[in-house]
Amino acid sequence: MRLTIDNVSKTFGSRRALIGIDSEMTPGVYGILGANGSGKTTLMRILAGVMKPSSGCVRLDGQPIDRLNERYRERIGYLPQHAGLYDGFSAEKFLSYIAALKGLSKAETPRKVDEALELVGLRDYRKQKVGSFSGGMKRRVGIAQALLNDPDILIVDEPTAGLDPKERIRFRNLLSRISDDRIVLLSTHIVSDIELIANEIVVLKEGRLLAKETPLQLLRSLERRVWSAVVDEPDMIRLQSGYKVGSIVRVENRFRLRLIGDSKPHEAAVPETPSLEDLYLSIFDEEGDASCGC
Ligand SMILES: Nc1ncnc2c1ncn2[C@@H]1O[C@H](COP(=O)(O)OP(=O)(O)OP(=O)(O)O)[C@@H](O)[C@H]1O
Repeated sequence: MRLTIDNVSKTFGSRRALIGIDSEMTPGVYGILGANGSGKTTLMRILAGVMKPSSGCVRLDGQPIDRLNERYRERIGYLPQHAGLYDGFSAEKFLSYIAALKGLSKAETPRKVDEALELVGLRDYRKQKVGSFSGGMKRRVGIAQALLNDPDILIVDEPTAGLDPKERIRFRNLLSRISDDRIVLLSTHIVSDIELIANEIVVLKEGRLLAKETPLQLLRSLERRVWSAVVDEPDMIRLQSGYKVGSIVRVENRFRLRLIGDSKPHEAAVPETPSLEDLYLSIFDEEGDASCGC
């Protein structure tokens, strides 16, 4: 199975949300990483077939998805950013309702609902009302509905927004577990959501695709460029204006800085092993949200 994005652009009036995106995906987990407004949702919606590109084409195994139409949609599971759930329904009833909307037969629905609940670890809670669930459990119900038709391609848009760290880890593991033989696309602006599970990371910035590489390959671009240094206040201020500074920790009356620079930024600086947080900082520092959700 091969999903091909061929020179896809999308404009809203004069705003260019996506600019000439080219990419190819085979089964695995793909993390779509970008700051707010970088085009993640637009790309996800185009790949889910609910929005058309202004130009360019998406193909599944060589066939344009708008020509495949219903045959494509049958192979997609999509969890939008703001998925609506029916709080008054039990998990089981809600999923049965979605199964009917997706056209699953009455005969197969109970088994499919049961399998989906089992996969997301909610079988024991199937009779409970969705409204009583935690944020993480609700997100898992969202994944369960996207999995009902056993999709080959699963698209989840910012699924961890608003979840606490424990729920985020659980959710991450769930996505990793269900990725066998599927293309799983997960958008986020939180590096830790994807660094452990993504086979490849697709970096979007201002509508352009900056990179599509394995986490290791991405980190290689930062080798010998990440430093830490314990400095006094005047040096801290100087370094902050000349370098991309990730973290500042007070150490008695001095400061430990983690920063990015092509050459040694300070006589006290020592090299550090790069992390994807550093990569995010190096790409998106102007948005100032490199550490969001940590
Ligand atoms: N329906 C729309 N009409 C007009 N502009 C839009 C529309 N949808 C998206 N945009 C614009 O396109 C750009 C990309 O938006 P998009 O929602 O795809 O980004 P994003 O990376 O998903 O951001 P976020 O993380 O905030 O959801 C933004 O500048 C946004 O304002």
